Amino acid sequence: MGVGRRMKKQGPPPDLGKSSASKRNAAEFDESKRGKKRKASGEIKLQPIAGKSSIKSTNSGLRHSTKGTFTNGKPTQAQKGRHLAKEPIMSGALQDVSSDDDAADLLGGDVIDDDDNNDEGSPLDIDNGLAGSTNGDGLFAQDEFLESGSSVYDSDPQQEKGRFSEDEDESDAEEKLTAANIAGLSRKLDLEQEEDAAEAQLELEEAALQTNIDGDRPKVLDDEFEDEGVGSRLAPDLQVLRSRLTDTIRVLDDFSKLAEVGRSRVEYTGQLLKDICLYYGYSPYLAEKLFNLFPPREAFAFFEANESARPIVIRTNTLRTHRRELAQSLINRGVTLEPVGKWSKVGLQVFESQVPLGATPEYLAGHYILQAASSFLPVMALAPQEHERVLDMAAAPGGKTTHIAALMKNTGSIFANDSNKSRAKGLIGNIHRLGVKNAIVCNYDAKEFPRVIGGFDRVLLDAPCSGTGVIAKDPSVKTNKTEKDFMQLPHLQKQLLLCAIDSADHTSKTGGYIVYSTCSVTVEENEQVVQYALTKRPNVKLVETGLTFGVDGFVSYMGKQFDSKMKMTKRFYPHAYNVDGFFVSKFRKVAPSPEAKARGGDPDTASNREDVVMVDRTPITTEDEKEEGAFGGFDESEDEKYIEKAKRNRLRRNGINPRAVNWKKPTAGQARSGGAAQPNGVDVQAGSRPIVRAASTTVIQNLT
Ligand SMILES: C[S@@+](CC[C@H](N)C(=O)[O-])C[C@H]1O[C@@H](n2cnc3c(N)ncnc32)[C@H](O)[C@@H]1O
Repeated sequence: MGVGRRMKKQGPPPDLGKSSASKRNAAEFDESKRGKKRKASGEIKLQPIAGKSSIKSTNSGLRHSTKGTFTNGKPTQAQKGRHLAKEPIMSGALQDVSSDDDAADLLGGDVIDDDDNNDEGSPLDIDNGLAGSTNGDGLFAQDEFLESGSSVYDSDPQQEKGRFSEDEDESDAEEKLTAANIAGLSRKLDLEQEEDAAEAQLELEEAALQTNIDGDRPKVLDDEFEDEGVGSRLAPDLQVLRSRLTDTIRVLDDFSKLAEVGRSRVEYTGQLLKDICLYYGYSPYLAEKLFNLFPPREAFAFFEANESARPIVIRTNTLRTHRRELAQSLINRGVTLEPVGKWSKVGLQVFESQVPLGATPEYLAGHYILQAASSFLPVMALAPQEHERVLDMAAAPGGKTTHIAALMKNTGSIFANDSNKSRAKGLIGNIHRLGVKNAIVCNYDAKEFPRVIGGFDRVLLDAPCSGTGVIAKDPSVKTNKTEKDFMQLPHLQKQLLLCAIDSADHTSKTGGYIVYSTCSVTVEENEQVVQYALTKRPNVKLVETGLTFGVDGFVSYMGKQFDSKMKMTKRFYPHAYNVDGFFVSKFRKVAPSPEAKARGGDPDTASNREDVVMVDRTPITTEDEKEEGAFGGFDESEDEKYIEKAKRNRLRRNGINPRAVNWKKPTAGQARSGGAAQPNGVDVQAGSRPIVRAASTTVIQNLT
């Protein structure tokens, strides 16, 4: 299972009719070229000599894995046909099958994951930017990687073009598949074949296990069964348990026909939930919460998908290189990879690697970042434009910040904030490694925005969450999330989302957008948070995310009705797209935020948001306008307020929120001479922590 999911494409499932047709065409096309390719590529022939399939039990459930070994020899006709019918992948290596457990090796000991995580300081988010040894400017000469002479791409330029899109160099499309590529291709396809065989075998065994079927109606609620495992201290028989799981789902799928007489749906569902807890190792609370998101069969697929790792993906850093060049360099180092899917121009899915991906020269030079494919989505939805001002409210370790910077081509500015100081240091590491020059790193509780600074063209809130979308990565979520978490986290998320909205500039000529995302699939952390924001901030509306795949957000859920536009929000599931579970929503701010009702008795804001002050939306006047306003003589007391206003305007023009400034009380002399309060030195205060305003492009607050 692990190998299979790692091999599977990420993104929208292909249209079956179309894809099989196109595969056939590709096969026919390739068949005519095959002899030629062989000659050109040095005639490496590969054949699996043994295909092993095994079914093993683990604490968390059954998994099956496939393994294949290869030797030189002629492929059989059947193998040929199969190989040719599949898309090629790129490889520079022939090595043993990677399994889920190989991920750490692949990443190079330090498991690097710039992805989202729930808990601060979680060991899962430790892409702390090995600011390792680059060659001076951090870039390696491309020649260094191109000279090997092992060209790597399919000789079919059309196919190549389709797979490497706009950001690619056209001339490279001429390159041929190498012997190494054929080897990688062969291995991939054999693995898939073996996986299919193992799956078929598993199904057969499951069918054979269904001995408890009485006629057409499985006896899943047998008393004997009920006592087994759940109540008893004996280790459950996982095969029997799995068999009962599938039987119960069958019954729930076709209840009137398959349910035992006198048994209710509730009884079957209760049994199924118990079995899910036992088989996959979830707490009853979380199992039920996740189960309720789907019809029973789909829930089963979701729980199954959480048992296998998602593919390893790297994002090309287009500030430093192009995807094609990066692919070529890595292939030359023995990495087998292919583009992540048509939906991304920068992602590469890695199948296997002879080198640790977190320590290659290309990694250290910032040519790529290890990043889950689903983490691309919020940034794609945000769609930052060049020269804009962007706020990334919860930014560490910086996977999305650096992606934003790349899309903005290092222009404009990004305020990359995270409340966790040590994670913010990792963020700085990544910013440096990837050559980001337009980011300002800060270390505030994001609830302090927009008091710290506001008026952004776009705001990303990739919120801290429970991580129910990344259980495959962090199985501890199965048991360590409690009801309390699902009250506290949404509460925080709601507060942060209001602050995100208040930090956006509705008058922005290019933007005024806010993206809210989580790596969780629960409704409490997603649709309910969005609904709350829509209610509290009538000055925003939901807009399309622009993402080409994803399941629509819930418009109603367990008796709750949400805004009809909620379907514009998008959900991503591991079982549907082979990506981490994710939620992405996009708002457009259409009017100024209402005055803060901080002390107005709102139960969700009264105690916690009284420190949030709305952005001062007083129009920023020009110098000329100020001059005009100066006509008509001076009245000391009246002028003071204009002078103060002018000073506030000046601060705002410099990107500083005047409300966050510590004003010195004017001395009596200053007051008499029309002088007003002055900002307290160069520091801008937010709470008690200063922002250091440095001359360099990256400004670091309080992080040493
Ligand atoms: C999902 S992770 C962000 C991942 C990041 N966007 C990326 O792509 O690399 C959530 C982050 O929120 C931060 N966080 C939690 N509470 C916060 C708060 N009140 N203010 C700001 N950041 C917070 C955590 O430290 C964590 O780094």
